[in-house]
Amino acid sequence: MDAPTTTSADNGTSDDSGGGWFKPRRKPDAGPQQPPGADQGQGRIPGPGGAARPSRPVTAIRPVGTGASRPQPAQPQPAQPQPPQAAEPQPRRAEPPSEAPHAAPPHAPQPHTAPPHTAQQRAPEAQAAPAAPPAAPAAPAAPAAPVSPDAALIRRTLADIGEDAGKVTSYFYALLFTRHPELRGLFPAAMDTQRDRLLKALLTAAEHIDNKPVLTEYLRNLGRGHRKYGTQASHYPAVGEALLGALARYATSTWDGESEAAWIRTYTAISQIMIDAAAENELRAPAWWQAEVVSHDLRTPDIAVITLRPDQPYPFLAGQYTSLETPWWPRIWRHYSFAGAPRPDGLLSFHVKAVPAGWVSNALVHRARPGDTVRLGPPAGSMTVDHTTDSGLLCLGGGTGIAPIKALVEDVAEHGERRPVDVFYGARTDYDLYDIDTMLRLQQSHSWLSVHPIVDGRTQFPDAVLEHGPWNSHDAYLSGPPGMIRSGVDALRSLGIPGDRIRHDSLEELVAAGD
Ligand SMILES: NC(=O)C1=CN([C@@H]2O[C@H](COP(=O)(O)OP(=O)(O)OC[C@H]3O[C@@H](n4cnc5c(N)ncnc54)[C@H](O)[C@@H]3O)[C@@H](O)[C@H]2O)C=CC1
Repeated sequence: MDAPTTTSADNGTSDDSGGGWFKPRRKPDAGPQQPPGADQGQGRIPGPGGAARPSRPVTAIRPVGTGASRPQPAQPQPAQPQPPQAAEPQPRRAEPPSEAPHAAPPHAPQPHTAPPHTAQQRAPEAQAAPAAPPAAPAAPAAPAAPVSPDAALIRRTLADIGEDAGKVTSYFYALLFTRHPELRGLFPAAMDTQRDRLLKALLTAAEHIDNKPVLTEYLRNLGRGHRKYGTQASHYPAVGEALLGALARYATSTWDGESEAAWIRTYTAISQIMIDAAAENELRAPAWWQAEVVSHDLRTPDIAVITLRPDQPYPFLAGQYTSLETPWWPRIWRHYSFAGAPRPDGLLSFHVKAVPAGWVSNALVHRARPGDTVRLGPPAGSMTVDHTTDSGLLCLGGGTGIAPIKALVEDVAEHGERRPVDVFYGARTDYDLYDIDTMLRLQQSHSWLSVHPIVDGRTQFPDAVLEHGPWNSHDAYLSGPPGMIRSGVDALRSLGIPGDRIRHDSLEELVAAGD
């Protein structure tokens, strides 16, 4: 989820009976038409018997949204200015899993379906990144794994909500903003695209609560990434209240005390991981970086290579990406990959393509000029080079997806390694190979590098890789449109390259980036 959420922890006052911050209501909510308003139940801090053992003080929360006599909640008001209606289709690729009003985390997964991350090809999160890049959730739990009682109850609730997911989302935000109007400012002015990201991420995390290793890393990344929105630990109880209120109102067939207790325990555990990760990260990295545009190179009418100078050191790894907010669309963040390995002068480059109705991308391509200032979130992503092996690298970059591939090449060059690197650079026309000169210069400088420009035509990218090879001893990296990644993965798997040697950014991110 990319929207600001909240936080939690035990203040030491709780008893053993509860499961989290919430004290279960006496009975389930009534009908879905009841508006939120007055509190129900008393907020409590989790006791020693709770699922989570919060390590920091937390504000007590109270489940809301279940009282039949409450006034109708005010719907979140889209603030001004109103951005274009269409969502941003193609920022960097991802963000998130993304990029529409990006209040949802880059990796906002789809609830009720797949686990937080479908791209099983991701490598473990890079350990060396000082700023703790948000990792994409990796492989899901084994299908045959036993389901815990809480997970079973969570899934029962989700199944009960079923088709009402949209209503749950609306009601969740109505509750949140009605009861906590001070949180509205943390979200983008226009909530149309963004509004379900926070809830989706929460529901998906809850659904996969049994998959602890993957979920923990996912949530830690979310917690760190939420710092740039201004999320505080004290916000989490408010989100928890709204979550329970919305679930109780729409899971009418199954909601009971057991369900509520399970959700309280689960949300407590989820939020505690996020809070702790944010607190740890706060000790060593800023919540965001200011960065000045120092050059703006319009390579085609809609593609710009933009170079930024961050106001303080920005540690990252080649192959990672960041989130970026412009001054023209506050609180709307988009993901872009670093288009080069870290450089001694600390400058950061990005390739941005302006897409129709893309708020951030159009601002960056057509409005940004040297001297303008943007904000950057922390680095994220694990599509990084494994320098512990000398395997060859097979890299597929489609369109502006060539940006992180160029970074990977520079990374290999800087390590002085002589491992073979093959880059397939796909584009729709010759004209769209906007960075081919750079790639060919790199090829001239490095004998181990082969660059294969592939223009759509006789051979379709990424199938062109099948005409070369063999690749079965290579590590593969893919970057580009989601459809290209999917077909590229299929092609590489058909060649016998195992999934754990195929790396790409989360498809959820890529899809969200196209919102
Ligand atoms: N700017 C950045 O830093 C990054 C951008 N991206 C993503 O890369 C994409 C780049 O978009 P464009 O430059 O407009 O690329 P594009 O749409 O022009 O496509 C680039 C290449 O991929 C192929 N391709 C596109 N869709 C395909 C599909 N469904 N199946 C097989 N091949 C397909 C095309 O034929 C072409 O050869 C965006 O989705 C962007 O979000 C990814 C990583 C970094």
